[in-house]
Amino acid sequence: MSAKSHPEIKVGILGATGTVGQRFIQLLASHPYFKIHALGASSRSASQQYSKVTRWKLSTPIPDFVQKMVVQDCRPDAEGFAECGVVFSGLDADVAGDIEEAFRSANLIVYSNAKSYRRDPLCPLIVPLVNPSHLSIIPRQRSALSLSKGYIVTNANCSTTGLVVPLAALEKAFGPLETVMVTTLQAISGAGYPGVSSLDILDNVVPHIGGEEEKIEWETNKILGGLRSDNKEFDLHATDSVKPINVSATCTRVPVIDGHTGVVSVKFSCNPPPSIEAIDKAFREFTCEAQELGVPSAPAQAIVVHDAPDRPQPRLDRDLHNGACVSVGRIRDCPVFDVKFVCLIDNVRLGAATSSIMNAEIAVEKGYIA
Ligand SMILES: NC(=O)C1=CN([C@@H]2O[C@H](COP(=O)(O)OP(=O)(O)OC[C@H]3O[C@@H](n4cnc5c(N)ncnc54)[C@H](OP(=O)(O)O)[C@@H]3O)[C@@H](O)[C@H]2O)C=CC1
Ligand SMILES: N[C@@H](CC(=O)OP(=O)(O)O)C(=O)O
Repeated sequence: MSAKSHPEIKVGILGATGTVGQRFIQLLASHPYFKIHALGASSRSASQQYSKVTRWKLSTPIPDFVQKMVVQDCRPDAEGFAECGVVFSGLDADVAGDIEEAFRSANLIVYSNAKSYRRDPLCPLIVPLVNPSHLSIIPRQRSALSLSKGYIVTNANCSTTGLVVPLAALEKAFGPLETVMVTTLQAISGAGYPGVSSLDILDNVVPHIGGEEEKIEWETNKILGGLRSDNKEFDLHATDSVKPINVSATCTRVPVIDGHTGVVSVKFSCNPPPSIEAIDKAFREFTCEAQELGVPSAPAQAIVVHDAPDRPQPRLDRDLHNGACVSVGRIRDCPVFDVKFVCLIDNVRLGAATSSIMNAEIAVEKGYIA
């Protein structure tokens, strides 16, 4: 069956009024088979019309049919959620853990952006252009929790996502990486709404984002690692023959609205390392399972390599492939490690909502969402 001929699947959105929630609505409003059915947010918004309580920040209007939808409390028994084949979560991380668990316990399927379950040994942490094979732990999660249907899948931190796509291309072509150093320049929208005060960010760079560096350093190895052969445990990029990648991150906030940039240096395990020409080719030729499956949100190109010496740039390149790809440029020799380059991701699309949606599309293809 082609992706477009799937029967309609009703979906819910938790945190529907927020930065990520608005992207979910924009992207799902025209989806070929996911149909927006229920919206949830805090008690501040619940029981009111979506358009009245949302400070909509996207340049396309709120879809007509969403404007008058009534926002629900984020409870699995609130109107509409029980009929949903999948519930997407863009919930504030402070509340996501308990709410998503309540939905899973009610046998609902949750695809989350929040950090709460990324390190859970039963939950896959999936970047759809990299490791959708990790979905195969879902039966183990269900059986461990005695659930017939419900489970939680998470996607990664937005900067981690922009980093691991090019790293996956390098590992696919040249084998395990040894060391990665990344400095990020992260957009304001990454902090949600209203986010960082204008007096803090205008004319400025803030060299600290709480908890961000640890997330990049830890999540990279879960994503680039595998599942052990019994599908019951992640190997966190550590097997008899492969060591975890040493990852060091420095994260900064910059006055950009959307688009996280990463300045990356990599050391390979193989010696001698590949040439810059071979690395450039590996990025350009990288393809992934989401593309092979032909899911609707997969970009035609997972990595766009820029030849101009002053690209990628957030304002010019974040919209490529509808924000579903990673841009890479400035690929060159590194006098300390082996290669350095710059990457760019749309933090609210591939860094958040697009990843959740693409993960769910892949799960539909694999039979984990009916
Ligand atoms: N922004 C980004 O680039 C990325 C964000 N994420 C993650 O996605 C999640 C959402 O982030 P973002 O959209 O930026 O955050 P926002 O602050 O913009 O939105 C938060 C949402 O959570 C809802 N909410 C807050 N408190 C409660 C509560 N007590 N009960 C129910 N709902 C509540 C809000 O509803 P209300 O409007 O009613 O207050 C709102 O819909 C976070 O976990 C974040 O870490 C992940 C990757 C990237
Ligand atoms: N912390 C990220 C966004 C985010 O919410 O990340 P996470 O989902 O890992 O908490 C940023 O500020 O750009």
